[in-house]
Amino acid sequence: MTDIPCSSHSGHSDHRSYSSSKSSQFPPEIVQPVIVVHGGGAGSISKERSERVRHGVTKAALLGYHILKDGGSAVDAVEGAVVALEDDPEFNAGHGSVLNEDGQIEMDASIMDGKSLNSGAVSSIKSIANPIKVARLVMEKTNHSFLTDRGATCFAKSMGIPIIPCEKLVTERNVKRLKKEKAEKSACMTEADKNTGTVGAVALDKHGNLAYATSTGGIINKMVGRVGDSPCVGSGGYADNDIGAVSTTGHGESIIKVNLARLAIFHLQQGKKPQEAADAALCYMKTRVKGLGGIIVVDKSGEWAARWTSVSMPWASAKDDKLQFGIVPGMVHITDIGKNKSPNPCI
Ligand SMILES: COC(=O)C[C@H](N)C(=O)O
Repeated sequence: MTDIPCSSHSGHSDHRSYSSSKSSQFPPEIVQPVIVVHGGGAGSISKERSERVRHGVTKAALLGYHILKDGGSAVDAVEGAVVALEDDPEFNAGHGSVLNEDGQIEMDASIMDGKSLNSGAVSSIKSIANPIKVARLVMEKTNHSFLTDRGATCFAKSMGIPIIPCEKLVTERNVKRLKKEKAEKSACMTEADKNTGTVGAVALDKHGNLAYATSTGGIINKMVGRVGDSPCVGSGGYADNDIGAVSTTGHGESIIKVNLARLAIFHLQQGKKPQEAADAALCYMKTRVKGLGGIIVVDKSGEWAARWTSVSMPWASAKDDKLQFGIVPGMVHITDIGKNKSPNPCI
């Protein structure tokens, strides 16, 4: 691997207590669960929309956190959080996915279990409300790790996943956005404005297991059949109990070039803290291929970070009964989760 030009940390791990060499076969008895979610690297988000986005990411983080607190696995938690975000039309995944050049929705998703390194992915899938559920089924019920298009849909159907009319996932906002994008021929929309709202989650469960899930409608006005980074393990995410878990967002073609998630994991493995690892990976993508994006990461000790080079990236985390969220640099809101088990943040 080449040197990272912007890296400011030498990467030695001896001073960090969580860098012990315990393998995944000997996870700690009980660890404090952690979940971090993102709602996609994006351009500027209006005040009115930020309220809805805040609600969406905090609700998803709380939902995932309660799964973990109740003894659910990291895979259960990231799937649950991503399903909530796919169901929320504010985000570019599931209901609310952006439209391709033909005005159709084609979605990509992937999930990974850090204990076994098993993963599952789907690409160019249509007529399914929750692609992440199909990705998990690919991981757990097939001998494969990636199904696409018609095969993925047939498999989903065979697993009892409802097939719905494609139009059900299309929102008026996305019809307007495609029209605008086509009319202006990209003149007014920056890359960051076009790539918005992909969703993802990373989690550490009570037994020290890590997982990630990422789901997206891709980029507006994309070619029919275009597959981005989100379903590609190593680009859209990665999870390894011995190191950490990462979910990414941003310009897919750039993310694929640098294998952004695996690059962040590499830095963690070399002893960097989550924030340093995320920054080093994002910095490399920015300087090497001029790509912008965002990363959420949790390491095996439960230390986490949410970092981005796009203008904004809605994120939320839950750990030690504290809920945190932010959208733009410097903005961090912290509240107590308390004893109320309802996944409604009401903050
Ligand atoms: C924020 O937008 C995205 O993350 C888009 C996604 N990475 C893709 O290229 O498909």
